[in-house]
Order: sequence, then structure tokens, then C-alpha cells
Amino acid sequence: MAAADECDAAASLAEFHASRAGVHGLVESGVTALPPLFLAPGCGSGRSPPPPPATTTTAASAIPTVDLSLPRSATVPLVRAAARSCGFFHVTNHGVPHGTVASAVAAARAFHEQPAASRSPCYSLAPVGGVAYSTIPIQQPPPPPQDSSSDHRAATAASPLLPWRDSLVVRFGPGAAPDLGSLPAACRDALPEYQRSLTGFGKEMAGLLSDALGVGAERLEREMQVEGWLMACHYYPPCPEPEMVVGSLEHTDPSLFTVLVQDAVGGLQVRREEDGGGGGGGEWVDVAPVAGALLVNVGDVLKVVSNEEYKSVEHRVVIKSSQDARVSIALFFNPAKRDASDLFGPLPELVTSERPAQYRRFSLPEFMRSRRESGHGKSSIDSFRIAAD
Ligand SMILES: O=C(O)CCC(=O)C(=O)O
Ligand SMILES: [Fe+2]
Repeated sequence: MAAADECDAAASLAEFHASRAGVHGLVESGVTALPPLFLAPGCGSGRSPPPPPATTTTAASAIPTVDLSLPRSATVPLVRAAARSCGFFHVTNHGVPHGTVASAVAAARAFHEQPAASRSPCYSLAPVGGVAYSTIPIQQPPPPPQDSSSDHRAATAASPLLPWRDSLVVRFGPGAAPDLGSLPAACRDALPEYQRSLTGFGKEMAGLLSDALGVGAERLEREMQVEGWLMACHYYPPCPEPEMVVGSLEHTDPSLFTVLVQDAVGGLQVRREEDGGGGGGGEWVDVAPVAGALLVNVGDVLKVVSNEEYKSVEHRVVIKSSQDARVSIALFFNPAKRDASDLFGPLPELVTSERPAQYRRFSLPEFMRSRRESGHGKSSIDSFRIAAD
């Protein structure tokens, strides 16, 4: 990207954020041609469509299901197989009341669909009172240059790309409850209720995932104290040219594990890794919505703690519709122990002479710094990998 284009891109990005109305604001203003900031890699400025997407499969059976009404002797092996193969699984009969989930999804939609003038006061790229509503750029704008000889490649790599998605991010902890006063009434009740309900579910998942590693049900909780404080309510507006944009760029989650609920629109895809991961190949598989189910996926921290017995699989969101907005809510479960002195690494029980430690120990602040620096792709965790002899 030439320097003049970069200035244009930075100015357009600043203008976009200044509108404080998100992608939905663009749609509401009747945009017909997509602003360049949203053009997915491969679309170029000539507005030719991107290369055809990798094959996708819609078979519902592609994503395993764990039915929690089964006895534990049956669910543990199911969790174990799912976490080691595709890293994603649906959970049915999970005990979280249907109304609690439905109200949270409706509240997320209500937030994003209130008039722009009502949601814009919440627009912020940094959380205020634990709440931030924004379109989070996929690549952060480049830091100010250190010297005047700007490196062309570095500048290109840092050029902004906006996802076709607005997010309301709420941080529920630690400490005092977030200030939800700026949100519509429906959100003020439904979102904390959902977060509370999922706390119990998250503990159950942590127990199952721990048990399925063969280290006992309490081990993960004892090691890191599992919390589910970070909630992202995503809204993917309908797009006039869905194939030209990115709903969510391929990434792995930095969490221990994530619990996702999505409405019936669809668009989430996971990469099926045939080579054991890391190869960047594999086909994209649709995660077809399953009514009433919660979707659990393994994140990078659990992949490390499990000494890579579990997979943290890349996923992305494509925009399926030029008519319907899609709503999803991700609740990220993370270690509550997150001081620079709290080190995580493969559990010692899982390290043997046949299976040496695959990662060195690190703290959460160290991991988050690495993630900021190397982008949100799966490579950030690789900086902690112990090279094989
Ligand atoms: O919207 C979705 O289905 C996925 C969201 C996601 O991957 C995330 O928040 O990390
Ligand atoms: Fe994700």
C-alpha cells in the first residue's frame, strides 16, 4: 500500500469510528458500495471477488454433540474425543434455562438494533465501566513510526481491515459489577443473568475437560481458578455483497475455553485440521446452529495446559446473508489467576519422556502481550513452543 493510500485508510478508519454507529450504522445509512476498509484480503481495490472459499461442509455431524443428560461415564469420553479432534462441540441438556439464553440473545440484538443515537454514546474502543461497543479493527493501526524511513512491508501488514461486525463487550469481573446503565433495560437484566447462569455451566465444563485429560475433575480449577467474566455480544449486519467482507477473520481464542450461542442465521466455520494442526490447510466446515445447544471450543491456554492433547482450532465467521443480521454471544472462560507471577504451562502429569512439554511456562500478561504483537492468529501461542530437538 502506498503512503498516500495508507493516509486515506487511516483517515477513513478515523471517520468510521467518529460516526460511532458501527457497521450497522453504514447499513442504516443505505450504503450500496462497500467502503475499502471492509474489503477482505484478496478482494483488492479493483473490487473483483476474492478467490473462491475453501470447500465447506454443512453436515451437522461434523461437530460432535455432548448430551449432558447421559451419565458422566459417557460424557467424559465424548468430551475427550471432541477436544482432541475438532476442538469444538455442542452441548445439549446443559441445564441453562432456555429463556435465559433466548433473553440474552434478544437483548444483544436489542442493543445493536436500537436507534444509532441511543447506541452511539456507548461507542468506545476502550472499555468504560466494563462496557465497550465498537467495530474492533482486525489489524490494529500501525504504531507511530520510530524513524522516518518507513518500512513498506511493515506498513502494509499493519493496514487496517474492518470486520463486518459490531461487538458489545462486557467485562463482568473481577471485582465490582460493570456499570450497565448506558444499555437498554433488556440488557441490564438479561446479560448478567446469562453470565451468572453460565458460571455454573462453565464450572461443569472445566470439570469435564479436566476429567477427560485424566488428571481428575478438580485439577484445572485448582491450577488456575476458572472464571467467565468476558462477554462479547456480536452483531453481523446483513451485507449487500456478503462475499466481499469478513465477519470474523480466522483466529483461535486466547481463552481456556469459550462458550458460544448463535442464532439460526449461521456463518461460523471451523478449520478441519487433517495434519494435526499448524499447517494452515484443511477445509472450512460450517458450524450449523443447533437450536437449544451451547457450543464449547477449546482455546489456546487449555491447548497449552493440556500439553497439546486438546486442540485450539481456527475458526472464522462468513456473512451468509444480504437480508438477515446474525447475533452471537461468546463468553470467554479464562484463568482468574492472571498476575505476572502466575505461570501456566503443560500440567506436569501430562509431561512424560514420550511426550515432553510442548510449551514453556508463561503468565497471562505475557501471553496477551504476545497476542497483541503477533496479531490474533494462531501464531501467538507458537512463541511459547519448545522447539523439538
Ligand atoms: O460469532 C461467532 O460465531 C464467533 C465469535 C468468535 O469467534 C469470538 O468471539 O471469538
Ligand atoms: Fe473465536
